[in-house]
Amino acid sequence: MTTRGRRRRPSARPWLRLLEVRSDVDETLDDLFEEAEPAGITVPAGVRDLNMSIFDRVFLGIDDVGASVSVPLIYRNLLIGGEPGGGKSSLLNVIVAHAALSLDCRLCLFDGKQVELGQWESCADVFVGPDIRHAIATLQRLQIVMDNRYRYLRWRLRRKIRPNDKFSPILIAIDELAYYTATIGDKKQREDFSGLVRDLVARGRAVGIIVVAATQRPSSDIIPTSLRDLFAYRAAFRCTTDSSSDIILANGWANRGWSATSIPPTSRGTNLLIAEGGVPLLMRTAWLDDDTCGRIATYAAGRRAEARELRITIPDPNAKKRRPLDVVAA
Ligand SMILES: Nc1ncnc2c1ncn2[C@@H]1O[C@H](COP(=O)(O)OP(=O)(O)OP(=O)(O)O)[C@@H](O)[C@H]1O
Repeated sequence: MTTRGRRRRPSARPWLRLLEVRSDVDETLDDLFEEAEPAGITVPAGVRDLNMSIFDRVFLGIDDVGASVSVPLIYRNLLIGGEPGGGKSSLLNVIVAHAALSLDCRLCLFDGKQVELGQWESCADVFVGPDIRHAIATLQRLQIVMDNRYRYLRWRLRRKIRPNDKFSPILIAIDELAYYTATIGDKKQREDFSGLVRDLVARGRAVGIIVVAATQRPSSDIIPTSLRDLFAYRAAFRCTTDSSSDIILANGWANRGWSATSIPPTSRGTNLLIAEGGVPLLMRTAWLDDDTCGRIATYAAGRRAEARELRITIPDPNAKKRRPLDVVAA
């Protein structure tokens, strides 16, 4: 699975080519991942095996020639924007599913609506709903975790986290950034939230803190350029104006023919993704329906509980040498 980062001129109706759907589903997982109904064409989520890792490439969907699109998420952040109903949460869910099945990754979920990511609550260390104080307190704890991890790396003369490290990567998924940065709470709380997110996005990568944030309000007050540019990956779902599209992708892409306004309203799940290649890639995200999400979440939560039990019951011979550096518990 590779991301096609090659330069491609947008054709008149490239999304039509998404009709060629390719499945990357492992046969043994047919009962976990199945094709689902909604907007006509769906792409099943792909899973390589049961022992996934957050250090693996994350399968996101297919591109306009039907080739699978996957990206490494570790050491990166992803910004997702677009009008309501475009499919932002579906992309977020595909990513959270991969992270939930990766026992080497911890989850912190922020969801003002509570139902977009709610099914993953049992897999998460923290689930934050419509509560700005809980949201800020969680981000403050993550900031402490981040600082402790840097102190540890400095102590070990290292620059970044690696697979099977002393501490696990943490995926922070935020569904509707604007809800916390512009809607609930007072001005100070909203500013605190924005400042903390900015810091985690700016400094968290090397210590395995991955921020994936979605917003249906791609405007410069919600996503100032200085914040947008911290996100290495950006996905623009259908937007109503070229400037909204540019706010997500970066200034100038609309003039060069890459505007998310050209995605038809009916083509849900389709987006322009800027990832490794650095140029927009037209793609359709994989789709996980509610039942499938629920079953994956139950399965992942069970595996996580087993792993926790193993960690608790098997005495660690190196336990004394360890420094209790970070804990992110609910
Ligand atoms: N990848 C996809 N394949 C097929 N249909 C999809 C896909 N993604 C989304 N849809 C359809 O679009 C609907 C809305 O998707 P979703 O909730 O992800 O949008 P959203 O952008 O997050 O909306 P909001 O901003 O209101 O939360 C889904 O219920 C589904 O019917």
